[in-house]
Amino acid sequence: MTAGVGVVGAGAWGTALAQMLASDGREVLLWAREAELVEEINASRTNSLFLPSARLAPSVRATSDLAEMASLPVLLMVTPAQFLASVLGAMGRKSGDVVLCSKGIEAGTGRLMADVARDAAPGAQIAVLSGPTFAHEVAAGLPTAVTLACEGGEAQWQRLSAAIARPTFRPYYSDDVAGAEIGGAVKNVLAIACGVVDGLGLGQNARAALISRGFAEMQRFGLALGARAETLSGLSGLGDLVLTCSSTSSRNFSLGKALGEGASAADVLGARNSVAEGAFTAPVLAEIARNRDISMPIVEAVVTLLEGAAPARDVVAGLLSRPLKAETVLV
Ligand SMILES: NC(=O)c1ccc[n+]([C@@H]2O[C@H](COP(=O)([O-])OP(=O)(O)OC[C@H]3O[C@@H](n4cnc5c(N)ncnc54)[C@H](O)[C@@H]3O)[C@@H](O)[C@H]2O)c1
Ligand SMILES: O=P(O)(O)OC[C@H](O)CO
Repeated sequence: MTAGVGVVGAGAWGTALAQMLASDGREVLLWAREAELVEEINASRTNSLFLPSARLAPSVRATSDLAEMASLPVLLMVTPAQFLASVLGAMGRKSGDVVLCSKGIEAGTGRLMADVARDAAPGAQIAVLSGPTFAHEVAAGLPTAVTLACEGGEAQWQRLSAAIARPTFRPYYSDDVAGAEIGGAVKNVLAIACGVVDGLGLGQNARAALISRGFAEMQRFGLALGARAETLSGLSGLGDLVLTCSSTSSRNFSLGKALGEGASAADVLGARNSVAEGAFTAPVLAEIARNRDISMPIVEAVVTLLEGAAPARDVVAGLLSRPLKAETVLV
């Protein structure tokens, strides 16, 4: 079999993307870290570890051999953000397209995924695929639209849109790589905050207020780091923020809900095999914002809750007692 597109990471999102790409019979190679998962996918067409609802097309083939992925012309990187550097570095990718599908900021370094990829695969051309995309819906073939931000501009877009678009999976072109990344990373943290509001039973008004004021934080942070406003208000920013802040299908939202109900982050995360990226992004995002003097009180509140430093009700009371101010994004 000769696949043109490879998907690296067989969690829920990598599996859903592989299924979507294979839905018209095109061959897709899917790298899984877990040997037993490679066997299961190839034998049973299922992924019981990370996406049990999906049944995979025959043209998806799984492999545990990273070297087999390295030479494919288009690679979708779908590891959790904290493992992008190690997996891409181990692959030894020298050229071709690398499409980043993880949403997060690297703890310890503060690097966005594109910076990680440029260091781990110099010579590759980077793109970011991000937007409102619950994996189980994409795997089921439900209509979905994403931002596909290409650092190689329109020439790369022509290549990648031909490889990635399908009748129910619709990418929109952008060349704002940083903007597409920042929306996806920040919304995960804000989704935790919205889950807390749900867990505390604070109502729909409070949730809408958090989405709006959280979006102001996303814009403040994004604009300071060079993102464009139109990207932040598009699919990869506001679109994904609304999705993730509205449903317990989101792992970040459901983590927040559990925190609001009194659970500890360590207990909730320890009982899962899936990733809630916001828990890793929140501290590093808050640190970058502090260092750059960018006000992000909701993000700071999430960090406090994840640390277990104060009860959820006290953290919310702290947010509500901040001085009254103008409804502006920039301060
Ligand atoms: N699930 C979704 O709906 C969805 C949608 C869009 C984007 N994303 C993003 O995709 C990325 C992957 O999330 P997911 O939902 O596919 O994962 P998941 O939570 O379903 O699965 C966890 C993944 O982590 C991998 N993993 C664990 N330890 C690892 C290690 N040491 N090195 C490398 N990989 C390791 C596992 O192999 C597995 O692929 C995240 O950044 C997430 O934000 C997810
Ligand atoms: O389940 P979450 O919170 O990781 O969100 C999944 C996707 O990022 C939604 O677009």
